[in-house]
Amino acid sequence: MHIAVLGGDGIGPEVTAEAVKALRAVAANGPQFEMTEGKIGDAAYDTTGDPLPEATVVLAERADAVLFGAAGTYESDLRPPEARGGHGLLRLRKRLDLFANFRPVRAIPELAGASTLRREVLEGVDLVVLRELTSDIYFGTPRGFSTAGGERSAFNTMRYTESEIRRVAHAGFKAAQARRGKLCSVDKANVLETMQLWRTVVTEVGREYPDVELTHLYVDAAAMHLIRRPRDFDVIVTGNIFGDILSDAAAMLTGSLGMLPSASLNAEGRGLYEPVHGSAPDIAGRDIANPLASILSAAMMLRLSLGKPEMAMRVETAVRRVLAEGLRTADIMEEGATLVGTQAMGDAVAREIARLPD
Ligand SMILES: NC(=O)C1=CN([C@@H]2O[C@H](COP(=O)(O)OP(=O)(O)OC[C@H]3O[C@@H](n4cnc5c(N)ncnc54)[C@H](O)[C@@H]3O)[C@@H](O)[C@H]2O)C=CC1
Ligand SMILES: CC(C)CC(=O)C(=O)O
Ligand SMILES: [Mg+2]
Repeated sequence: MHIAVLGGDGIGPEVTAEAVKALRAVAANGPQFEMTEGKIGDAAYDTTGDPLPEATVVLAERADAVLFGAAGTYESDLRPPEARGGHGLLRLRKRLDLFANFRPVRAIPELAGASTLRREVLEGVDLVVLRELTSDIYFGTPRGFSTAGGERSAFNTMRYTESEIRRVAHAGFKAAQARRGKLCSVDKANVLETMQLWRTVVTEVGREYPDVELTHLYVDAAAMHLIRRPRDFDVIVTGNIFGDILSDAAAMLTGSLGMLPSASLNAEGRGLYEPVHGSAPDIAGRDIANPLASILSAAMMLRLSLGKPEMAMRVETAVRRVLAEGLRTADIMEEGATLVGTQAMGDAVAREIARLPD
């Protein structure tokens, strides 16, 4: 089986290297995964003049799955799209049609002390944010800058087609059926026509899933409820920009943005796996980033794209054991725990994987 490894920028390559370590450890007693590195982001732009070289697209298309780190830096973020590292990732998502981005959020009991939220709010939190990933205001046209009227203005377009909403809604209802049967659709239908269509189509699709309880929330209230009563959520389905924002907020239910993995899937179930966080330039190159989101993304890849659920379970169990031992990177550090760096955390997870039976 062939995995395309795209580390990207900042802490992307650092955390991805630890996920690769976990993949090697979990396959130690059988055939190893074939892994090929490719370029994306600023790292690609600086050497090839393109944040998403065609060779990377070909590599990703041919692989059985893609393991991705992060793309973009503060320096490139304000450039035009064609010179912006993060735009390479947006284009890759579009090229592979990865419209369904699953971001599971599970409160890990071992980490209860690392969150700023109260233990009783966090206990038992187990939800999934399903974010539509290939449309919305991030992709709509027209977009750009203007000097019409004698002053600078800028504009983006929030646009959804019925079929784009329909397919992610189906993914949401199916995910809810496989879990606790509750789907909460998050929109801003009180202000935006795009979101009125969103609510209408999700409601229509819901008639095909009478076994799923469908509710709707406006995104501003959803942000509040997510923090106040996170246990009540099962699957949340929402658009690209709202999902982007809500999932970073939801990450704090686990204790840190460095804990949240994700899977981005297309209609054929092909996937790209990446931590929810970005390239974290503030901590890059210092061996202090938390690699667990990337390692847990590799576990999602084993389960969803490589057909290896037992290997996925071993990786996840190893992560739990390392946390139970008291090892912590700086972002999840708490009193009485042992502070470790990125590589030491990855080594510890690989060691635990090796100790677990195949
Ligand atoms: N998927 C992607 O490739 C994404 C790329 N970006 C890009 O990343 C760059 C930084 O963006 P920010 O808004 O600062 O978001 P960020 O997610 O990179 O960082 C936000 C905060 O969380 C911390 N953090 C993130 N991941 C961590 C980890 N694994 N361990 C410990 N701490 C961690 C960072 O140190 C920072 O304080 C920008 O250029 C942005 O465009 C941002 C989000 C996602
Ligand atoms: C380039 C950004 C849209 C990436 C991001 O923030 C994300 O995917 O969560
Ligand atoms: Mg984001």
